[in-house]
Amino acid sequence: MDKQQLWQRYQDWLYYHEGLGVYVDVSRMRFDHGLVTQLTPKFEKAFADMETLESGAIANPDEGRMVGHYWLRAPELAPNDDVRKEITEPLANIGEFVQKVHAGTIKPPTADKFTHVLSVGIGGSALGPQFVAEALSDVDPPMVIHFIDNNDPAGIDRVIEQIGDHLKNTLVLITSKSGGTPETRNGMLEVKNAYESKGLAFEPNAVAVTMPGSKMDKVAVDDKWLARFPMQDWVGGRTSELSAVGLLPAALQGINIDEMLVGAKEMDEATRVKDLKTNPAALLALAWYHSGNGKGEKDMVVLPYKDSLLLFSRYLQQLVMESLGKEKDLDGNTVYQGIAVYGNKGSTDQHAYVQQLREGVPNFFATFIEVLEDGRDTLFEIEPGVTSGDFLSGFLQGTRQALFENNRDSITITIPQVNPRIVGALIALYERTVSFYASLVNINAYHQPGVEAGKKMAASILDLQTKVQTVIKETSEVLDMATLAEKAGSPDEVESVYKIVRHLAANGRGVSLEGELTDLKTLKVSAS
Ligand SMILES: O=P(O)(O)OC[C@H]1O[C@](O)(CO)[C@@H](O)[C@@H]1O
Repeated sequence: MDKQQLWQRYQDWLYYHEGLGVYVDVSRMRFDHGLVTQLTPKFEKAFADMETLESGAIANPDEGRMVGHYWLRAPELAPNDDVRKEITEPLANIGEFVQKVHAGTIKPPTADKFTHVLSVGIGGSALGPQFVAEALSDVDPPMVIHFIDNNDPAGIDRVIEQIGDHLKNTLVLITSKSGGTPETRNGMLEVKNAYESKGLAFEPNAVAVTMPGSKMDKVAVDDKWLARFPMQDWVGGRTSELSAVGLLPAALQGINIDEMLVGAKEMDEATRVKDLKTNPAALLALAWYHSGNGKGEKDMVVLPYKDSLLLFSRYLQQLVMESLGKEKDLDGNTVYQGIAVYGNKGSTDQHAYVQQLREGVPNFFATFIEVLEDGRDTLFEIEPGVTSGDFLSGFLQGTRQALFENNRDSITITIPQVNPRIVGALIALYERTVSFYASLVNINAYHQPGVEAGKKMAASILDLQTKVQTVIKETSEVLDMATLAEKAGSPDEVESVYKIVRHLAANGRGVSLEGELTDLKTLKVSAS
């Protein structure tokens, strides 16, 4: 295609949302009309599936759940009054709670005001809040947010140290939809311990965001935490940013959550249009399908040319990969579906891996996120007539063209600025694209059976650790690894036992390991 043909294709396929000022350009994805014709019946089904889902069907059959994240920004569409109340009540409560926290009416026991937020959660209970904080929080927000999203002791200590003397005026949000995720429970206990070791009470500073009746909820009730906000059963973790999970921390940071909801609602309306060419999420789903032959054969590289959107790719990584990465389709066939997602930001990544994108293995398509307004009030010209923003814009255009010339496809999403309404719209756009794509390839996007396997195995390793520790404590003998595994009741798990012992020994946990570290059969374990 020559430049004129490309310009024509650009005009033919460009989607523009007038209200939001958002453009979606799929013209540099090399699909043809044959594919559009082939997919038309699948899109008709996807549009129908969407309608069924939004009307309250059990769209997540394995878990027997409705899928209702679209109702969060349009409660009037909820299937009944009970569900509607599950949205409107917490929303009103968040508004009231945040207003009182900011005013100091709700305050910690030993300080005048809450000035910091510490959010403890993982996966969908962390990635959305982290993305939104990075994208939308002011330099000087009413409350400064910190995150603990892992069980790394050094990482936890670092966050606690960063908070320092502010711990007493820190509002701790413990966020877990299920209320049973070990990392979050452990994070909560770590934070509680940090409070207690400074002579502070944890409970008056603690807020639970979880499903009513969950383990976490019960702890919050029994221990009289400061507040509890419900998470709805019919909202999945990775689509929970516009529930209390994301709205509460955002509002505490002074981010306009009403605008986030408005933007998402506007985008939802646009993605309900039952016409491929005028539905931005359908266009993206078409582009994804084309790129990977409907089998995820190509990875999605997300390149926002705006620092504040740095965490968008990480947020999308869970949304896309946990939703689409499935072994079985809805009919039980083995399909190994998924689309791998990675990226950071442009132009920074041009000096990291874009070399491979341009010339290396062609196993990806790029998604550029372009922000039209530079976001600066004053004009500074780096060179006569040229600003940093012009350079950034040029770098984006240049990379898009350089990739295309070498047969590397890309999508470009252009937004006017990074503000709450647009961030809400971006979230909604990708949520719907995932829904459409899942429908095109006939998978359940709303469960995550694969994650359970790892969780179960981790639990059995910790169980084995307890047995190993007991054996070591109770024996006066020096044991080799095989004997230790046998005595712990798991003769086949010598490798796991070795790794447990190595970790305990490295941390001075009452275990001594002697012998040749390069010859594992010489290793001897004893109590120390
Ligand atoms: O909010 P929860 O229940 O703690 O779950 C956290 C995350 O863990 C997962 O269930 C995967 O293990 C995600 O889907 C979820 O976002």
